[in-house]
Amino acid sequence: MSEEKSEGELFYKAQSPDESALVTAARNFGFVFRSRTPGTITTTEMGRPVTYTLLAILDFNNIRKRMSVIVRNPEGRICLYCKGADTVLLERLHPSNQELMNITSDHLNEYAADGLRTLALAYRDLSEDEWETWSESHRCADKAASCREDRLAAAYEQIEQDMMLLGATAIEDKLQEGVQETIAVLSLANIKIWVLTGDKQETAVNIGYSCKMLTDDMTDVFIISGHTVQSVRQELGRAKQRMIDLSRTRDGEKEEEMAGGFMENGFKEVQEGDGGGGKQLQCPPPSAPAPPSNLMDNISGEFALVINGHSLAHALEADMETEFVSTACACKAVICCRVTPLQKAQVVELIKKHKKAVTLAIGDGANDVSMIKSAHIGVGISGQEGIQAVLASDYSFSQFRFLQRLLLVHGRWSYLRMCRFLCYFFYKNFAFTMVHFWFGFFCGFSAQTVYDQYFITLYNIVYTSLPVLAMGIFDQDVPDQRSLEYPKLYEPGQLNLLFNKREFFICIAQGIYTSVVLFFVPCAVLSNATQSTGVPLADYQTFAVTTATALVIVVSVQIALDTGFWTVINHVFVWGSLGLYFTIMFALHSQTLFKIFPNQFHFVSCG
Ligand SMILES: Nc1ncnc2c1ncn2[C@@H]1O[C@H](COP(=O)(O)OP(=O)(O)OP(=O)(O)O)[C@@H](O)[C@H]1O
Ligand SMILES: [Mg+2]
Repeated sequence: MSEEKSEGELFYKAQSPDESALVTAARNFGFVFRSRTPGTITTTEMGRPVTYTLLAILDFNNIRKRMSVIVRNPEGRICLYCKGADTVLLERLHPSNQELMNITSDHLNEYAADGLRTLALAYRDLSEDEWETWSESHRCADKAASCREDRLAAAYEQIEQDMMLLGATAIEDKLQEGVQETIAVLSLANIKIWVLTGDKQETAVNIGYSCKMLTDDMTDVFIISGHTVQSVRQELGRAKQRMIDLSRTRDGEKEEEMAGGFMENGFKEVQEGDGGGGKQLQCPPPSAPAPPSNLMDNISGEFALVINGHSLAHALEADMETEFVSTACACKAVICCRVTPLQKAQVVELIKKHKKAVTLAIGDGANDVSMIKSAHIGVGISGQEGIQAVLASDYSFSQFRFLQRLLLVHGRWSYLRMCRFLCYFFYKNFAFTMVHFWFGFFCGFSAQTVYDQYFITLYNIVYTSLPVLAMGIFDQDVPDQRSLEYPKLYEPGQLNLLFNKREFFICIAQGIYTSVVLFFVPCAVLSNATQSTGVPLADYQTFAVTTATALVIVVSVQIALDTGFWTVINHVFVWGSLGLYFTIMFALHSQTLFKIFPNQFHFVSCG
């Protein structure tokens, strides 16, 4: 879409950033896209206005990886123009393009190695008859009541053949600010990062290097690009074996250093490396059985795995997925390139199935929606690629680097708050309830309660609810700056240290212990207390009020001790709840209230 605010000032709004970059570049070369109606496209070509009749648009999707447009130019010639991923477009060229195709492929690889996003462009001249026939079959497919998508895809496939190569484009897809730093910090927090992209392998690897997921210091980078089940299995097996061998070498070298030169390990040196002068290790023959997966737990060294979409399709099959997960998880970095949106979601599902991990998917485009929905936590980046990702996400922001704060600060605090909230919640309710249980031994397990009815009603909703709520909302153990500086602080959450079975039983034990003290100490003291006349000093109500008051004071002091970060609201809630308890008790037990509402109080004598 173009918008001309004033003469010579055109603003393009495109479906994808690539398209707007291409249209803007064409404008700079004198081919200006001016306006569009449902049936026409108007351009100015080197100052000469030209209007094309738009005949059909063959939509883009992530499976086709290309899109085309069929237009009739002012001279009446019908032409199909197609742009898309090189892998799909080069397969559909006329055989006469072979030479140009080889040159273009070299250029494409060069561009991709520089980290540029590439597209190949082609055209096909259509005769009036060809167009008429195809347009009829397209109309039928479009109107089909069943399998419409498949029929349309077949129709598109039919016409996007024997095209003539026009050339290739390369567009710089700049990384956002702070991506490198964010990835480095998240890795230090022991968060495993996988890149799932639709880009071609070279571009993806280059981006991997520029965001420091891949580095030159890595022990090895494995590339899995087989086209058959067998070759993918072999490549994975080889990668796995090499990881084990190299780890043994490293461990052996370490032991050798420590043991003063003695070395015993299971690999065989076969020759001196030619490139860097390093030692090459003998790889097992391709058909060697894969090593047992428990060996993979002790991998030392930094490895990376790059897998292509077509190989991933085989790796995700039921009989290979375990091997793929174990190999990939032993690597420090995993890059899946040329993957479809469905594969992105499948990879997330695979990790959810095989690892006890919490998954987070972050993306900016419509092709990331399925993985954002599959992951436990979905994050959408709002940017140039539309709002589908944002709409599908749980959290959204405009910059990748904010992920650092989301996880290391807000995620961490949120986990801490939830755990403390839960622990305290169990504690205070056990302290409250178990007193009833102990009282049962003295009232013959009758229905009599220890506390008075008002106290039972108000304990959870008035006396003890607000302080724990304030802790659950505001608590912090370390300030945000420290969480960002020391990513290791994120680990307790991953290891489930703050709330687990052990912590749960500790809270409950503490609650039971509190209830024992709260019940038996007043019970022992008051049951022996008598006046000098020999009349017992305490009655049932004295005991009830003493225990209840002690309980409210103890749980309030406990939350004061548990609170790590005091705000004004915490103070108001903790001390206010305590104050409210005494105010209500005073009001309930004072003579004034009896005088105001004489008929509202009924007493049962327990004497
Ligand atoms: N509008 C388009 N027209 C034609 N081809 C396209 C278009 N958008 C993408 N492509 C081609 O299809 C491929 C796959 O696109 P897809 O949107 O799945 O992934 P991506 O944009 O390359 O990467 P990412 O997953 O990081 O967003 C692209 O690499 C590109 O070659
Ligand atoms: Mg995209």
